[in-house]
Amino acid sequence: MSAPVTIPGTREQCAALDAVDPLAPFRKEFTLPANGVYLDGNSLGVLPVRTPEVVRRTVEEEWGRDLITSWNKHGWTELPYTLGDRIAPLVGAGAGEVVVCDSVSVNLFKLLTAALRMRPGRRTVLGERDTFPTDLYIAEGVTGLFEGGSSVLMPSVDDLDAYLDEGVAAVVLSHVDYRTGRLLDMAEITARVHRAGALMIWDVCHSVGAVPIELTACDVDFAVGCTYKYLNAGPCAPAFLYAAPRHHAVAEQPLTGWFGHAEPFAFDSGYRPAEGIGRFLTSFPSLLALSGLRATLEIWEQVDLREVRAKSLALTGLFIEQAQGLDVVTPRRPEERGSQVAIRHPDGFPVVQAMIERGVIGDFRAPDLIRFGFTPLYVSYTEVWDAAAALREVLASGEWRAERFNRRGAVT
Ligand SMILES: Cc1ncc(COP(=O)(O)O)c(C=O)c1O
Ligand SMILES: Nc1c(O)cccc1C(=O)C[C@H](N)C(=O)O
Repeated sequence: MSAPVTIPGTREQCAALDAVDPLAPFRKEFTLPANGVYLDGNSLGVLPVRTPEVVRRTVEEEWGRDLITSWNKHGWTELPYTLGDRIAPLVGAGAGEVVVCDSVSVNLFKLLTAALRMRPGRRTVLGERDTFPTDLYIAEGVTGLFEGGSSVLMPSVDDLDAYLDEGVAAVVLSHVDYRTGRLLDMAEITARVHRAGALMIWDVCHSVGAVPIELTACDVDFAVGCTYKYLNAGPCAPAFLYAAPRHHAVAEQPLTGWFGHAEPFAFDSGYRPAEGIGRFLTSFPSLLALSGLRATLEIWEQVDLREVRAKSLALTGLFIEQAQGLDVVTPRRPEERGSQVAIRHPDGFPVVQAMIERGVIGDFRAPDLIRFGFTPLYVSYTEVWDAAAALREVLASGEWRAERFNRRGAVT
């Protein structure tokens, strides 16, 4: 059950909530736009103030000065594990259950292949048709490698029971949907998938750092997540993966690179997987990118995720209230939504551009969704109030119809 949430009804009430917000002190930890409000932390998190100095130390003092001795002297060798252990509390996992490496897509490739190998009599991977496409593309790629393999797309997770037959080896779902912001019941769905004899893989990209996650308590088999959204580790920062300890000895991932070997520096000719979570590594992740993650995790160690969740629900609730009359596709029930609000509008793209010109940065997802992400560590109630007012004004004035708002770049 979620804690009761107070939704402010006036700008004054927003200011009063900001004044007593237990997360307000974190705002100074982040580099925020001077004139505007950033509501896109669900796509790319902002720069923590401390990150440039941490990265500078890695570059100048570790790489530049201590050179190759840094592998031991500065614990480089251990970073995929130590950083994984620091992410673990954010996803309800224990030490030695999370490792930082590669991208979400690559990690999903490794885990899905391992899952299919663990269910030899079954050859189907199930996913939602409208989930973040890379997950579906990877499922297609992996199942294509197995004789009789197929990736099956359900119209929606609501159809799960109809699709969960004895051919299903694994189900891949996003904990929070990247478009609608719908939050799924991880415990209930995982249990249902297990009852059907399949393995459950969660993509927590849009929930980690925004919603408390309980991978162990929910009995999840595997999970993948990214660090550059709510965690603020930096553009294209390394991803992480979780594997339940019961699978460590049996899961065989296919990208058997030297860092997944039991003894990488024995330089054996044959592959022997490491015991434990280490077997999911392939190569060593970019050291410079790891230092961005190292920096931001120092902040996360001070954060109470229950406070994050309570404020997130209040911010999204406030925005939904203030967007009355618009086609909000995000669930209104608090227990069913993550930390973003999406609004369907046929001219969503120029509307988002007009908002950006006013200093409110959200984004657009084809074909017709306007998306705003609410990151409780650095977004205030007053900013959300003002952003909703700006949206109403942009729509009422029709200013988005100006020709300049229709020029598209490669990334929207
Ligand atoms: C739900 C989800 N899964 C996967 C990805 C892609 O991850 P990567 O680029 O690390 O492969 C993203 C975002 O980019 C995402 O939102
Ligand atoms: N990872 C991204 C990238 O490398 C380029 C552009 C966008 C992204 C994103 O993360 C998009 C994001 N997953 C989304 O929810 O739309």
